[in-house]
Formats: sequence, structure tokens, C-alpha cells
Amino acid sequence: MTAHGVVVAKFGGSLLRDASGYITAAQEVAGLQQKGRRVVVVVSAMKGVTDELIDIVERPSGWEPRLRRIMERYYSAARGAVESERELTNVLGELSRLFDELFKLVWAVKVIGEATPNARAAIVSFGERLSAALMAAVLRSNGIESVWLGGREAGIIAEGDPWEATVDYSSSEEMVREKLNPLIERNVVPVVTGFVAGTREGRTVLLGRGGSDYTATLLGRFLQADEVVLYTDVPGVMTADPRKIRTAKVIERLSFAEAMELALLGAKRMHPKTFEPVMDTDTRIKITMPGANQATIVDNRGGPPPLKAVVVSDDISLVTVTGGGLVGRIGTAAKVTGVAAKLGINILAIMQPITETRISLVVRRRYAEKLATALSEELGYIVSRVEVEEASAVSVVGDGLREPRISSKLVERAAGLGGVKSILWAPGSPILVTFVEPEEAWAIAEQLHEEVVSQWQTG
Ligand SMILES: Nc1ncnc2c1ncn2[C@@H]1O[C@H](COP(=O)(O)OP(=O)(O)O)[C@@H](O)[C@H]1O
Ligand SMILES: N[C@@H](CC(=O)OP(=O)(O)O)C(=O)O
Repeated sequence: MTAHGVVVAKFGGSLLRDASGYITAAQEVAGLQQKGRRVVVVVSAMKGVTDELIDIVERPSGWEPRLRRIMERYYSAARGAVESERELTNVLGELSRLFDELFKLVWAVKVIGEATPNARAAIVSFGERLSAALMAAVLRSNGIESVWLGGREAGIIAEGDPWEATVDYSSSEEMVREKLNPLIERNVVPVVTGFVAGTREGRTVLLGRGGSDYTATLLGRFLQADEVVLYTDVPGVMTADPRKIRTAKVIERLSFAEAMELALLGAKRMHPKTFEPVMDTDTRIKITMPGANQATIVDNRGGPPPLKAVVVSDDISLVTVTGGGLVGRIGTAAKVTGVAAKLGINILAIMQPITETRISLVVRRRYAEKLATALSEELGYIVSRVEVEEASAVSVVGDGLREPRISSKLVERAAGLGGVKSILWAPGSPILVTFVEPEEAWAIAEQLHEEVVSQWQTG
């Protein structure tokens, strides 16, 4: 059985800073219900709480006052957002029981002197659990029937790395429908913890940083929702980081392919898997801010203009091997990448000219020296030089780049900017990456952003 007209509404930590964030979220849910939609809510932890909990598990000294400060934030949000006396008493009791559990877990970690990955995941999940309990109470206080569920209780099953577990789609689909559809059919709004899932045996696991977006789209898929709305503190995905580039505008339409590239680049801190669950479905994604009259719609169609956004990635290095020994030798690229694989280093990009005289690997900066040393040691017989250069990547994303006419124009423009070390565009790809001097990154981003926005007017 499938409930119809379902919308999954996810509220990010950026909005849930204090009581007013929960009140705004409840008003949004009421507005959706008035339009006849059946709503499933996903919440993140209050702003900054996940970071603080991670820090507490890693450095538990002084943990007690730090946990009390978090506790006070949730209590104070409850006092400000839950109007009904009865609901307030109930939710303060519920929050206090959750804090009791959290205090015991952190105390145990402090006594033992270390946390297992599962214990760490369980502790960090409390940011979302407390938030979900609070949101359900705020909704009830506004006359909206609601219950909250942990990710596992809602049916999201995941295995593997407790920090970034892999979701089992088929078991989860069945479980989510079984758990949530009866509530939806009875007009009860389920409030589900984002970011949190559980193993088949019931151990808590997490879905990776920013994972609430992913929880929302997973639920959207499993419940065959019409729409997943990701509510945040900006009115949509923007043409650049608005904190750095003031002229950034909201992008009205994105295709799933474009949105996926942006999420993988870390734009708007979207979880890299955000769009994966819905890419082959009719569920559309809307990213907006409560009360805004602008939004970004992401679906299978996308739309103009051809170039959409610029994203800066810091924290990378180019590791380049050169030497005549590389030329014409079959299997050299495999040897070079094999050294990285053996060290467990992920390669972000590979560049090699047709003459085979050099191979550049792009990796996270923290791995560059280790990789360079290993390459010199293991491939010294074919490689004459190994160089490491710090860089930033300034990427332009847009389906229009798949057309050589548009990508070549952008290559020409980028090549004319000082500070660009190299440009990478793979045929048919909706992303063009320029590797630049780190200190030039934002100046170059600004110029490429002008290029992106200028074609919005000219089409
Ligand atoms: N291209 C972009 N589009 C929109 N927001 C961006 C972009 N790049 C960076 N941001 C920043 O991301 C912030 C929202 O991300 P995040 O705090 O993770 O939201 P949430 O908590 O709602 O998931 C915005 O406040 C904005 O400043
Ligand atoms: N609270 C988690 C999950 C999340 O998605 O949060 P947000 O929606 O605030 O980005 C994190 O900070 O990673």
C-alpha cells in the first residue's frame, strides 16, 4: 500500500538554531497540510550540535559542562516553541530521558578511555534524536498529530562503516513502507531523525556528514513521494557560495546530473549521495528556505541556462610524475595509480598528455607527501621526478558543458586568467575543472562566476 500525495520535508540544522526555527518548521508543515499534502518530516540536529558531540567523543575532557550546554539549548528551544503546557511537560521529560542515556554513554567512553566506532555513532546520533523529539512536540502543540522515530525505527537499515554506512535499499524500502505508511494514512506526521540509521541487529550507524539530506531522499524514494523539500537558510542552491561571492543567485532548475556534481563538490554541504535515491524516480527535489518565493527544483529534466554554478575546492594537491621511462610503456598508469591504491589514497582526477611524458594525480592535500614519497621509492626506475604542488580547484558545472562549443569557450576564458595551472574537461561531462594557485582561487572563481551569470542574460 502506498500513501498518495506524500511530501518529505527536511529541516536542516541551519534553520534549527533555536525555538524560532522549530516554530517556522511547524508553520511550514501546517501550510503543506493545508494544501492537502501528507507530510513526513526529517530533522537534523540543532546547528553546531553534531560538531560539538563529535568533539566531545574525541576529546572527552570537560564533557559534563559541555553536554549541559547542549541540554540547555534543547530545553530552551522547547520552552520557547512548545506552547501547550501538557506537551511541554511531556517533552521536557522525554528530552531529560534522552540526555540521561547520552550522559551514561559519554561517561562510559571517558571511563574506558576510548570509544568504539559504534559507540561514537550512537553518541553523535543524539543531536538528531533530541531534535526529532522536540519537533514532534512542537507539531502536536500546534494541533498536528505527530510521533518521532529514529532512523532505524523508521526502517532505514544500513551496514558497514558505522560513520558512513551503506543503506540496504531493498530491506529498507519494505521496512520504511511498513512503519510509515500506516501513520501517513492516519494523518499522523512521522518525524524521522536524519543522518541516523541502524544495522539489522539494531546497532546505531550514521550516513556520513550532511546525511539528513540523504535520509530525506531515501524516504522520498521508498514512499514514492511527489516531492522532497530540503528547507535550509538560503532560498536554494546558488550559482556560488553566497558567503564568498555576493552576486550569487538562486538557480531555478537543475538536472539530477548537475545536482549530483554539485553535491559531490560539496556545494551547500549537500551529502554526496543526496540525489542517488531519486535519480530513476518521478520524485522531484526542491531546495528552499521557509517563506521564500524562490527555490531550486531538481528533476530529470533540468533546464536552461547551460552553465549553472562555480564551486571552489581547497585542500587539494597535484602530484606529478615525469620521465622518459613513462613513454610507450604499457601498464605505467596502472603502476602509478596502484601505488595510491595500496596506500588507500583516493585519486580525485588523473591527467596525462598524449605523449605520456607525465602523469598528474589530484589528491587531498593531506595525502600528497606520503604519495609522492611512495611513488619515488616504488617507481624510481621509470620516473625521473616527482613533484607536489598545492592547488585549489575552481569547477564550473552545467549540462551545457557537454557541448564542445560551450566547453571550449569556457576553456578559452579560463586559460586567459592568471594563476590557472591546468584545465580538465572530459568529453560529455557537465563539469570543467581549473586547478589554480590557492591564493588566486576566489579571484578566479569570481571571474568564472561572472561568465556563468552573464550567459543567464544572453541565454
Ligand atoms: N552554492 C551554494 N548554494 C547555496 N548555499 C551555499 C552554497 N555554497 C555554500 N553555501 C552555504 O551553505 C549553507 C547551508 O548549508 P548547511 O548549513 O549544510 O545547510 P543545512 O543545515 O540546512 O543542511 C548556506 O547558509 C550557504 O551559506
Ligand atoms: N547533523 C548532521 C546531519 C546533517 O545533515 O545536518 P545538516 O542538515 O544541518 O547539514 C551533520 O551535521 O552532519
